[in-house]
Amino acid sequence: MKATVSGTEVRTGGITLHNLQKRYGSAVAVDDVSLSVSPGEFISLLGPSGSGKTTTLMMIAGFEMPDSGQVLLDDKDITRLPPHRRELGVIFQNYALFPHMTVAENVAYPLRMRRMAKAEIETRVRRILDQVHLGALASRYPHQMSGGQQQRVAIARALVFDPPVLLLDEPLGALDKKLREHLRNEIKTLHKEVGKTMIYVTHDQDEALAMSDRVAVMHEGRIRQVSAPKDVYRWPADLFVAGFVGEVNLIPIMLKSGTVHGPAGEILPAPSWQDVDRDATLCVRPEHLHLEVSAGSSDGIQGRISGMTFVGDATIFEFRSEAGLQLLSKVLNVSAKRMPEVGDPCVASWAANDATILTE
Ligand SMILES: Nc1ncnc2c1ncn2[C@@H]1O[C@H](COP(=O)(O)OP(=O)(O)OP(=O)(O)O)[C@@H](O)[C@H]1O
Repeated sequence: MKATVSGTEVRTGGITLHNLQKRYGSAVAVDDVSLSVSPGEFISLLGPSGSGKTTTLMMIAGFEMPDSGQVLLDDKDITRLPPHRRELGVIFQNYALFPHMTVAENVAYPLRMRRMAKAEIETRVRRILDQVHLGALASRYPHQMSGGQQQRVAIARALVFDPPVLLLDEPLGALDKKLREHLRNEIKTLHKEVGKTMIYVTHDQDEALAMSDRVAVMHEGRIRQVSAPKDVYRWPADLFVAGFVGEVNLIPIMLKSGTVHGPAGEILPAPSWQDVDRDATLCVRPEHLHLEVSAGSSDGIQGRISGMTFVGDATIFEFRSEAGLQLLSKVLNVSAKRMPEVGDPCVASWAANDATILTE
């Protein structure tokens, strides 16, 4: 999408990737990646180390050239443009601030490179530093600031020239857990305020689920699923996504004439199934798996509690079926509830609608 105001082109920040491919020698780093990011959307590229997230982001930024495929900004093909002509803001994990420049000078740098007038630079720098709550620290040097503050300077520097798109590569990776959580909320708020398209690389599923409009899950150079966070969690497209995003119980099943049978042939609660008979996997999240002590008759898997771990707000029960299948059940620690104990015989069950059948 592209709008025109008084004859000037205004980029609105849609990014489209068409069949991007990148090899290093014989290894394929990014394998046929296509993705459409709407103007103003916050999308995360989520995946384990080596899945191709950074390489994809660097091809959008222009620091890597694809072997084939295209990158479009709105409807303009930018695949072969050098980074500085793409006008995209980029933020790296290590901040990459200039150590000999003050905060204000760091933030002013992209504007000086664009030869903007001094008064305009000062106004813009002041405005953006206020926006990231660093107005009072403008004359400090990077080494006089905390990691979180330095990261905010990097964000201010990337935003100051008003790019339509911000590319963020593990920007919180070097920070401790508390600060990460704080800054991820700040980035989310900032996203709402500035309305920029943001493409955010992370291997941290909590971060991706908490911040994004949509999450693109990557594995071995490919995008396996692109969906809203709650849909990635609730409706994983395949076993990789089910296992990577959140904890999951994977139960080997047999689909037989409309019913679902567990490893010992027992009938299991599951969504209705129309397709041919076959082996498959049933996915049930630990918070959906209930353990009922001595409930002899209900549909489910017979077994015993084999362990339990207190994790603060919840208790994780380990269950072992008679056939040797290990499952996890997560129960919130509500004081009035009677909890089962290790060794108790019980039936593991779940609501049919809380289970997902994967045939891959
Ligand atoms: N410059 C390079 N030369 C050779 N191989 C590379 C290069 N850059 C990346 N790779 C390889 O390409 C694959 C994808 O790497 P990439 O950095 O994109 O993954 P990632 O998902 O961002 O991982 P991480 O979370 O560890 O940064 C990996 O197997 C990596 O070793």
